[in-house]
Amino acid sequence: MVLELYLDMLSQPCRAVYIFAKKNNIAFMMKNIEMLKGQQFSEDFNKVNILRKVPVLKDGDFTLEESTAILLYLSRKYNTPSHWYPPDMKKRGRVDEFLAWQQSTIHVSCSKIFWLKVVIPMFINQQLPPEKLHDVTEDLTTNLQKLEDKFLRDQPFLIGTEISLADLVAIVELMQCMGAGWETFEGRPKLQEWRKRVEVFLGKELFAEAHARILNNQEMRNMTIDPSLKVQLKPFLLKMMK
Ligand SMILES: N[C@@H](CCC(=O)N[C@@H](CS)C(=O)NCC(=O)O)C(=O)O
Repeated sequence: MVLELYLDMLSQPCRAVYIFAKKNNIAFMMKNIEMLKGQQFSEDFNKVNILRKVPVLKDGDFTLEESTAILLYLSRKYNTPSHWYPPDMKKRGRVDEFLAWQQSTIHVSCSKIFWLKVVIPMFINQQLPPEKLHDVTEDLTTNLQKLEDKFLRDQPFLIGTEISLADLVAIVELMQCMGAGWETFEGRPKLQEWRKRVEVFLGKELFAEAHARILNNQEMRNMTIDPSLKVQLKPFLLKMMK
């Protein structure tokens, strides 16, 4: 039975899973879940994942959520090249450290900036308090600095000389901020060089394909949002704006 991946390419964890599967020639059936159409709330998707989040992997009767768990599952099941998740205990420890760290730092900052600058204006016709955006961009700047100082340092990749899951998970996050019009790499030459190395390794074509929707989001911004979805999400979005 072919592996199924439930993904929305607007989501950074989904892109990490997509790129990893493609780069490693893992055969899968793509199940598109369009969050902006509210498809994560559908009855069908609820049967797959009661958490109503993407990405989700379905391997026969086994269902797995959380992108980092999915990436690790795929790396083990398909015995992907060891640089992704090195067997050396200390290097592996570093990858684990990064995967844990990013969830509460860059993932949060990059998601917030995208929601505030792109998604919320599509749903709510209300001015964003400038101090809110200021706080989020301040956190983002702090987290980018930590990413450089603690993980990248003067190395080619986040945990050393070879690319790992840490780099993949990081790059899709930073591209999310670019999708929100935030010049993530400006004034950060080290990070800029790292981005080029990661992009070249992953393959420029695959990288561009995976990021096409997030970077060329004019079509998305012009989308008509279902009025009932607007009503459903309004309380959550107003809370995010506070
Ligand atoms: N920690 C999870 C994050 C999953 C997540 O928050 N997914 C978002 C997209 S990035 C989602 O499905 N949102 C739909 C919603 O909240 O309604 C992972 O790494 O997979």
